[in-house]
This record gives sequence, C-alpha cells and structure tokens, in this order.
Amino acid sequence: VNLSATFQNHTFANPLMNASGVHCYTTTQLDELLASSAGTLVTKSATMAYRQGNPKPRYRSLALGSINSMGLPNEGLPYYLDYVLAKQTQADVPTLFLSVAGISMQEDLDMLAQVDQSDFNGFTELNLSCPNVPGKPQVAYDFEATEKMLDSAFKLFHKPLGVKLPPYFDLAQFDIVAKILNQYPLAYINTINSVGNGLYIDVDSETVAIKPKGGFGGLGGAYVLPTALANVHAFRQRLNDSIAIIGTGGVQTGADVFAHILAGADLVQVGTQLAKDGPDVFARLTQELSDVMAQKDYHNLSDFKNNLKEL
Ligand SMILES: O=C(O)c1[nH]c(=O)[nH]c(=O)c1I
Repeated sequence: VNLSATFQNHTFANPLMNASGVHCYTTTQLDELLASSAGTLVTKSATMAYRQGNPKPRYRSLALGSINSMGLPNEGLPYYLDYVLAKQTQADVPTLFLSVAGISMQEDLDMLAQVDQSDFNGFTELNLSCPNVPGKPQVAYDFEATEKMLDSAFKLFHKPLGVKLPPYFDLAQFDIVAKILNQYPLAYINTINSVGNGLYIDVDSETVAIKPKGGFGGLGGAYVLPTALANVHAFRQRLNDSIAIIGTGGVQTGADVFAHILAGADLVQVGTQLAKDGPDVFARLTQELSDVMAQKDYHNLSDFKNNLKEL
C-alpha cells in the first residue's frame, strides 16, 4: 500500500497532518510533529505580534470531541516565519504550511505582504474562520467581506495560498461560496474549522466547560465528522479541479481518514484526536488507513479519492 499524497505538484509521504491550533504553538511542538509519522505540518494561526489569547480554561477535551475558545494565542508571525524558513533548507523536511489569521483585513494583508517578500516556499493558509476572537465575526460567514479579502490578497500575494473555512450548513451557501472561491487562483481550501459557538454543559457542577465567552466555543472531534465530510464533498463537487481540498474535522481512526479522501480530500488534518493522543496518533492513523486500503485491495490514494458512491 502506497500512502504518498500529491498536492499541487508537491508530494508527501502520507496525507496526514495536524490541524492549525493543535500541537503547533512552539518550535518544540512543531519539531515533534516533524519527528512524527505526519506527512507535513501547519503552524498555529499567527497575528503580526505575540498574542496571549483568552483566559483559561479555554480548551476542554470531551467524551465526544472538544470545545475551545483559545482566542488566537500565538507567538507572532516572525516566530513562525523564521521556523519554516529555517526548516525548508533542511533535507527530508516536507513542504510546510504557514497559517495567518489577522484580527482585521489590514493585518491579514500586512502579514501576506511580509510572507510574500520572504523566501518561504510552502503553502500559506489564510484563516477566515476563527470563531473565538470576542467581537470579531468569522469573516467567511460574510460573503462580501470574503470577496473583498480575496480580491486584495491576490493583488499582493504571489505564492501558493489556501483559505481555512468554517462549516456551512445550507446547500445554497455551498453554491454561493464556491462561486466566489472559483474566481481566484487558490491553491486549496481547508474545510472545516471548528463548529463555532457550541455550549458544553457539565450537569453535575451545573457549569460550562470553558471560561471565555460564557462557555461558548468551537466544537471538534466526533461531534463534527458528518459536517466535515459534507463540506469536503460539497466543495469538491463545486470547485474548479485546480483548487485542492484539505479535509479537517472529526478524524479519530484510519476509516475516518479514508472517508475524508473518499469525499474528495487531498490531504487530511487531525486536531482534537491529536490533542488527546499526541503526535503518536499519526503512526496509528497511517497504519489504520493502510489496513483499510489493503482490505479493499486499494494500492494508492488515487484508487478511491473522490470516489464516494450515491445510492
Ligand atoms: O481560538 C482560536 O485560537 C481558534 N480556535 C478554533 O477552533 N479555530 C480557529 O481558527 C482559531 I484562530
């Protein structure tokens, strides 16, 4: 069984990587991802400067997944840009992903300009879907703002660019968003981000689980797998073939990875399960994916990618 994944003319040993925001805040964590069986990595979404984020507790692992309202804590763009620039010169390091999430359109543009002027040779991910910056709506739920953002971004950014999208829940919205995205030379979309503003309640203590925003936070894990698969498949059916898809959301097993690829994903990210199990999760998931493929007599990802059958 061959797990190698091609993605916009780049090849990875396998289709798995972390989701931004999980195990990717520090160089130590990022090095642990590189040392793991993951095919590549993405850095925590960066703002221009260091950001403390929301008060703790701001992440809770739950039986069926996770809830988080981190509030965009990060070391600042220079920290992550320095990391990827240093790593990309080393042999045996795969093409890397760098995530940016300004708290304004201008900050996004300033960061993209800085990356564009650098020697970074990987993929830049513009996060349009952070649900946890108090007072800041998720850009990608505002279709006009999204169009304006992408217009401005592609005027100044000349390297491969992807966007991180929130989940959509309406077929008409898939049509509208895909129509917007198809206007741009995007390298990829990454779908989904956490399901925003869920509320976990602990009945024994009669309290919420996290401190920020009265307990409202983004959901991940098993809760969101069907939503993630729907968004991957809906966009695969609507986007130009030139736009690749990273599937994110709800991956716990190799079968879940298989499902994302069947739905049309070219790469698959792991968040909540990585938070629970640590980087060893990638050794398990690559083995399980390999086992599922072998049982079905598939030898390459292309044998079943985007091959979901209807009834
Ligand atoms: O709260 C966060 O830092 C966060 N949390 C998420 O679940 N998605 C995001 O894009 C972000 I920027």
